[in-house]
Amino acid sequence: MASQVSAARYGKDNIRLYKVHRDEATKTHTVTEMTVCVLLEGDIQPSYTHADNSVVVATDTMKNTVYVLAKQNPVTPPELFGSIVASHFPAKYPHIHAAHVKIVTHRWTRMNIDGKPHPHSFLRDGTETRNVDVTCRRETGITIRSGLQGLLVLKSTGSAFHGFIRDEYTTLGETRDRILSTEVDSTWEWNLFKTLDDVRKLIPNFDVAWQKARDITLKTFAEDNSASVQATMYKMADQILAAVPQVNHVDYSLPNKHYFEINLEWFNGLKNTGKDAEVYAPQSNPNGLIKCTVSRPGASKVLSKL
Ligand SMILES: O=c1[nH]c(=O)c2[nH]c(=O)[nH]c2[nH]1
Repeated sequence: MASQVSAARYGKDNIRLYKVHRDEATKTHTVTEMTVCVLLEGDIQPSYTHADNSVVVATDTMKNTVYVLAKQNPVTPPELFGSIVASHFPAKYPHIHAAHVKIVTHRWTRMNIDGKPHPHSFLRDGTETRNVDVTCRRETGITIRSGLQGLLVLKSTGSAFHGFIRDEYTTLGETRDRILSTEVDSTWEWNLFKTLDDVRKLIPNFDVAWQKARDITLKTFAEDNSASVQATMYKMADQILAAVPQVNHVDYSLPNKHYFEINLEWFNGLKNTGKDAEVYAPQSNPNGLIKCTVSRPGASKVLSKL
C-alpha cells in the first residue's frame, strides 16, 4: 500500500533558555527565562517514507539556532523573539515552508529588599506564564497568538449561578452567593503580519497588550457580579478587544474550581451552610471547564482553536 504522509512537523521541544541584560550605567540586571518549542513543516515527507535524512534539519541544529538568535537579538518581547526564530527557518532552508515557535516565559520578579528594588535578585512569584505561539509561513506571513496561563484567582463572594436547566438529572442547587475560583488561560490573536519588519513596528504594543489583558482579567474578575463563568469571561474578552485594536480574536479557557459547602449538622447541630457557611471543601476534580472565542464584529472567521 502506497500510503502518504498527509501532515508532518517536527522539531525541538522544551528548549530552556535564560538571558541576562546587564545595564552598566545603573549596575542593574534584568533576566528572562523561557521554554521554547520549534516545529518545522515543509518538503520533509521523504524522511518519513524513504528514510531520507537529506531533507532533515536536525532538531539539535534547531536548538543551537535558538541559542545563537537569542545571543544576537533581544528575547523580549516574546512576540518579537518568537517571530525572529520562526522567520529564520523558512528564510534559511528553501524546502522548509513554515515554522511554529511556542515560547513560555517564566516569572522572575525583582526582589524588594529594605523597600528597594534589588539590582540582581529575583523571585518566582507564582506559576503564571506569559506565552506566545508564532507561525511563520513563507507564503502568507507571521501569525502571533499571545497569552497568559496559570493565573490562579479566587473570590469569596460576588458570584452566583441560577436559572440553569432543571430536569431529572439535576441535583445542583441554585446559588446567589458562591465562591468562584479559576486558573486563567487567555489568548489574543494579532492581525496577520506580512513581514518581520511589520512585527518590529508593533514592539511596544505587545507588552502593553499583555498588561491590559492581565489588568482587565483581574479587575473584571474582582468587580463583576458574576452570573456565571460564561458571562464573566465574555466581559473580559470584550474589553480586551476594545483595548487592543490590532487584535480581532480573544480566547478564554477557564476551569471552574469548585468549593463545596460542608454540612456539619451531624455535630451537635453545628450550622455551616448557606449564610452560616465558613468551612468549605476545595475540590480537585471534577471541575467545570468553560471556553470561548470572542471576535470583533466583522472580523474574518477563525477555525475554532478551542
Ligand atoms: O458558572 C458556571 N457555569 C456553568 O455552566 C456551570 N455548571 C455548573 O454546574 N456550575 C456552573 N457554573
